[in-house]
Amino acid sequence: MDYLLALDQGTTSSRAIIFDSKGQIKASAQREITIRTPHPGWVEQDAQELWNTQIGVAQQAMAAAGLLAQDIAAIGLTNQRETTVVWHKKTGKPVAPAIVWQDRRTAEWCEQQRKLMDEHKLCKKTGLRLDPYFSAGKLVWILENLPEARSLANEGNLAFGTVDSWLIWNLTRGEQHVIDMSNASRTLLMNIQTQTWDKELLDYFNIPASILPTIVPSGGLIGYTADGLLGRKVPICAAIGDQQAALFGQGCFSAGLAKNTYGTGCFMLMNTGNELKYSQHQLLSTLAWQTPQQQPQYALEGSVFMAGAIVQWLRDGLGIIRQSSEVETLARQVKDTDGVVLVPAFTGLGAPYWDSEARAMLTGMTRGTNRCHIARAALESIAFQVADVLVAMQQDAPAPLTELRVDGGACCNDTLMQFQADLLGVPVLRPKLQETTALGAALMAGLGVGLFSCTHDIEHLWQLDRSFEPSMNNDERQQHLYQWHQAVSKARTNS
Ligand SMILES: Nc1ncnc2c1ncn2[C@@H]1O[C@H](COP(=O)(O)OP(=O)(O)O)[C@@H](O)[C@H]1O
Ligand SMILES: O=P(O)(O)OC[C@H](O)CO
Repeated sequence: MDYLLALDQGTTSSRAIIFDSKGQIKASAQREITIRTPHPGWVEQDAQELWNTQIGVAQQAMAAAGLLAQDIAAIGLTNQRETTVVWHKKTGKPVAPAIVWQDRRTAEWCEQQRKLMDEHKLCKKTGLRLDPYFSAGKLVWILENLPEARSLANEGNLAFGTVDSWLIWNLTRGEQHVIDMSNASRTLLMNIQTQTWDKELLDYFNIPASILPTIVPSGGLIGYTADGLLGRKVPICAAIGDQQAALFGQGCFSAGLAKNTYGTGCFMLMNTGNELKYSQHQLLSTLAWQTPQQQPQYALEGSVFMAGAIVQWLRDGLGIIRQSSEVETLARQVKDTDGVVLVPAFTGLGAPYWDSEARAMLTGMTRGTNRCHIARAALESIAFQVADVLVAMQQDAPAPLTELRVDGGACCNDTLMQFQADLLGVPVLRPKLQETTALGAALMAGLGVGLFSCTHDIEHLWQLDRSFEPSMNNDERQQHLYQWHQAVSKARTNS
């Protein structure tokens, strides 16, 4: 009865990981998710596939561990955020493709809204900004472009949710239509100070309140899995956005501690404790979590849209590698990029630029450029984006960041991690357990079900795998950053 099941629905894959009460992995299963880009700037997934793969891997992990539902103390759910799902309340079927957080179809709409509404007031209310990244625009797009969705909404038969809502609806067979606070804080519809839906914004965007899920704390009992899904009923005791879960899993429980996750995108979050802090440097304010033990905790966030996804593009788009790990083999064959810079604005640029119109660009190529230089430039582009975010974070932070804890699928790449430490000038600390997102959700569920009494019980679970120490001299660092910023300017003006 001492096991915790983490369900981690990411952009790249659905994963299920079973942890024991010491935070060690007992078993796991994973399935990659299909991504569709039917028009330039559009990014969609099939909501049904998100559910099918997620429940599939949960069952697979339990079978691999040789465990039954009664062995699982609780489920902790974590998910890609902002991705917008709408479904029919009666049939439980999605009525549109899931519009993924990377989708830019509402760029023009955001531009129009910027002229019509007070963006500063919107930022104060939500902690966010007018950008296609967030759920509100995606939901408005669905309601305005799919007549079936609007008429279902008018009849009271439409349900909206982020991926946590959709999975919980399915896990409880329609008993719970909820969203956790950390996910709700990414919709552009929740007032971050009161943690309630903002009526003024709902009216302004013409979103009927009847379609919205109930906002619940991230930790604590949310509901039970339906009979038969995993065997007998299992309590769901945590739901939290994946980046906030990683912050928790990295043990960043107090103000001033920060982590960076290298997944599909890259997300740096710094815990600001009870204080809702607004950035002066283009970062977002977000709700980190609320548990039965704690009042709402906040964080500052720098969101980068393309990180590991650039490596997927090398694999699936350019075809210069067959699997992700080969990017490092290629990059290591050259000592530098020989002047090649990739600006990965495939879906615009996120923090600190927030430029939906910027487009990706590969600059500085010569007749001698080969795939090794491109692979190296791809890895470096991840680190450059993170460096820009860290500068902003350092300016907003009450005290300088002296180290950065890292995790996510791409952090196993030593070449990337070393270049990152070199560029940042601070040590980059990689933990032994890199499934921090899933661990964060599992630990929060463990707190919810009483397996741990407070965060002190779990602090010691964080263990260092390797510290990457900065070794580049300042002149070289500045030269790299100069080249990068030159290329970013071109990508922005050429769009
Ligand atoms: N060795 C590697 N070097 C760089 N990137 C990698 C490597 N292995 C995996 N990745 C990238 O990591 C990403 C998956 O990370 P993950 O944390 O699972 O993402 P998500 O939570 O978004 O589903 C993919 O985009 C993949 O390209
Ligand atoms: O799928 P990931 O891990 O890159 O995370 C996606 C983020 O939650 C988007 O905000």
